[in-house]
Amino acid sequence: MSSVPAQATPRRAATADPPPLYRVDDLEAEARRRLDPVHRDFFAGGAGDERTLRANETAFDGYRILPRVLRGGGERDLRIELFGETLPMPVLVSPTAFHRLAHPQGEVATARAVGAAGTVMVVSMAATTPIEAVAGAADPPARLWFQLYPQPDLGFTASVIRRAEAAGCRALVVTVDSPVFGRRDRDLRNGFLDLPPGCRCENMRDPESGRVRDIVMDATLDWARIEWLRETTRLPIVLKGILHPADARLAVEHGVDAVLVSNHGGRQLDGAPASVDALPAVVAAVGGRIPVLLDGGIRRGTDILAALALGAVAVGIGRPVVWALAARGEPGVRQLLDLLRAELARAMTLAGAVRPADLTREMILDRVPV
Ligand SMILES: Cc1cc2nc3c(=O)[nH]c(=O)nc-3n(C[C@H](O)[C@H](O)[C@H](O)COP(=O)(O)O)c2cc1C
Ligand SMILES: CC(C)CC(=O)C(=O)O
Repeated sequence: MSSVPAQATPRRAATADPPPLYRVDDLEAEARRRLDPVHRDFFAGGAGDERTLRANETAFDGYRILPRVLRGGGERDLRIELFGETLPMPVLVSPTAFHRLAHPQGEVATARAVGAAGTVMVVSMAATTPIEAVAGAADPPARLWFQLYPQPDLGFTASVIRRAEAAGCRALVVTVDSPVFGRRDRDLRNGFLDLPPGCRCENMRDPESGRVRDIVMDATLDWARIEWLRETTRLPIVLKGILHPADARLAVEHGVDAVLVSNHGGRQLDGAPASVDALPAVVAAVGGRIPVLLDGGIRRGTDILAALALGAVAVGIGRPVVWALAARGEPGVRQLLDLLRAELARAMTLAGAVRPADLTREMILDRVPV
């Protein structure tokens, strides 16, 4: 039970602790003040006119939560099961490139915060810290999944997968929405081309030459390659970037273990639907055969609640993690995950749900005029 005023935050004594965090969006404002404007634009930006980028967040305005009352239930239980493991909450860290542009400790800081929260960090293939160092960074260790852009060089792709497996990654997240790099006007205008000296995509280091390869976006990628991946690893495979229900069905047919409904945070095909708008049809197509995840525009506990009620098993967060990292380093990412957990628990309590499984489709009114 919580006693009123449940929201009061004690006045702060002078301390080294980071200032309290009231809302996820505050981190963005704080990060913007600290970041090099070119890097800020890289993190914030999307493709084309950024229609999809904007839609990811505003789409949540079109859904309303129809609460149930008098259901009791006491303490909320946010745990979910995914690939045979219990996660403490249905929130994952989606893969984002170049954490060392946000903070000197980069992916190490992120992994430590995720380890403390007990949830999953999906490490980007474009991480600026080698996967082995990310895996060794956190105590307790973070649950890591590895994000892969399948490379046309199959031998190299297999070697990256072996590294991820050896480092203890527990799933492979294969990004399928990037047959070519999205055209991002902000980066073009800023001439953002190269990482600063000493900052590299360490997971792209060639095991033979020691050279760091460029990431190739491969327009020849097709379902045969997914079959090849299925034969190449025993890790669960998550396809990231599914929006069309027909592709969700094909994913199931190809033995994929989960789909992640995503438009890459609006950075690939501008004009694609907001992730949450694409979710219900994907959930219907999958029909419970594999878990459906979602990322894009999650900024509030109520956004998580809506996505779960619409059928997602868990959600991913991208930019908020980068903002938290840039603004406050590891403590910032911890605060972000704590805040989202608390917001979700409160929203579930107000909506009459004890656990994620209690969130059902009838609790969402959609096509609300905004
Ligand atoms: C700066 C940035 C870098 C990203 N890097 C990757 C990446 O390396 N691989 C990938 O699959 N997705 C990448 N994404 C997409 C995210 O995984 C995720 O789909 C998206 O950020 C979710 O939307 P949100 O930022 O609104 O939470 C990136 C997104 C951003 C903003
Ligand atoms: C630099 C890219 C490889 C990372 C990415 O996927 C992105 O920026 O959206």
